[in-house]
Amino acid sequence: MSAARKSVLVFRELPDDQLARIAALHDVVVANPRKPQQKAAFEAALPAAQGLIGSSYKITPELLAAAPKLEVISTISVGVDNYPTAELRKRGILLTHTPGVLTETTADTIFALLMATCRRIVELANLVREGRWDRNIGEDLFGWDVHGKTLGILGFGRIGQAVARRAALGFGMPVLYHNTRPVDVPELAGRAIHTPLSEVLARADIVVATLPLTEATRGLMGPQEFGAMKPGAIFINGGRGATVQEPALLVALDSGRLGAAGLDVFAVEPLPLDSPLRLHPRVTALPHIGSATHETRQAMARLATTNLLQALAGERPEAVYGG
Ligand SMILES: NC(=O)C1=CN([C@@H]2O[C@H](COP(=O)(O)OP(=O)(O)OC[C@H]3O[C@@H](n4cnc5c(N)ncnc54)[C@H](OP(=O)(O)O)[C@@H]3O)[C@@H](O)[C@H]2O)C=CC1
Ligand SMILES: O=CC(=O)O
Repeated sequence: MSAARKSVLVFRELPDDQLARIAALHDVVVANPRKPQQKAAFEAALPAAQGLIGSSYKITPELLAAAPKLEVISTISVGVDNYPTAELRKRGILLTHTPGVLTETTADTIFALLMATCRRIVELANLVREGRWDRNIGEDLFGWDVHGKTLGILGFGRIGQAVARRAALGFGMPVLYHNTRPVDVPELAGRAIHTPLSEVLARADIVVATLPLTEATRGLMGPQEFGAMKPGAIFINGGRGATVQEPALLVALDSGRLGAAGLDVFAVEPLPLDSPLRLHPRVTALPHIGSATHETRQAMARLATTNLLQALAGERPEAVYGG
């Protein structure tokens, strides 16, 4: 006997092959609430929904109250800051996510951003593109070396460690990391040292944040922390925007305390047009593209779909958040 079909609400576009896997077993509504013309369909589908799959939308306790049959939310992301985890636990709703499959790609992006920021790649490529390359560039447009510099990493999980491997093994960079606990990474033995935050900030030439957004990390980088960084240091954020107090980052840039910043994530996304970070001459800003390659987004969609189908079948999903 085939299992009963359930109701699935897809709240962000899924590749066709993954949508087909779900539709073969369950009844599917696709409605992206971030698109104003689809919001009503999203809300109308909530009361029947037993599974939700998507990303980049804040799921609130009020929204959960409108979805009393919900069994699982499968987010197509590793970060879970858009979800009320305590309320989900209270309601017995599983939350699954996509760790691992995006780690190396996100580390590639973060390292590319680090290189681009230190070597002023975007600014200087624009100089050529705009026909302003009319002489050999001088000291005013020189960048900063990357190889051999001391790298500080805030949040030494999957992505932080992948950044550290690139830095320590590829660029000869000593790594100091701030994390809840020391982590044993055999290939980085002696090259990545668990270090108190204040010391990481005081000693690192380049600081990379790969932190999740939690109550403990919200606003972690504020005036004191930026003020404690080495004069001229570089700050890169590839974790979540709200772990940084953006006004404090701007003060640090404008006062010359920081040399430059490279940011893939922002407190508000998409970055508002009037954000001073958008046009700041010493900020390299990306539109949250850590995992945005064809291969990795496909792998994330596949894992998120597998997680959803396993949960709806009463099986233990491959990647349960917190489990
Ligand atoms: N820019 C982008 O496109 C992307 C951004 N991300 C972001 O990167 C984050 C990290 O992903 P990933 O590496 O896979 O996650 P992990 O859970 O593997 O790593 C997070 C690390 O941060 C540590 N940590 C948590 N809270 C604190 C704290 N208060 N102080 C110090 N360390 C802390 C964790 O320690 P412990 O394990 O002990 O809690 C863990 O080691 C995601 O949560 C997401 O927000 C992810 C993918 C792409
Ligand atoms: O920001 C991306 C994620 O997967 O989390």
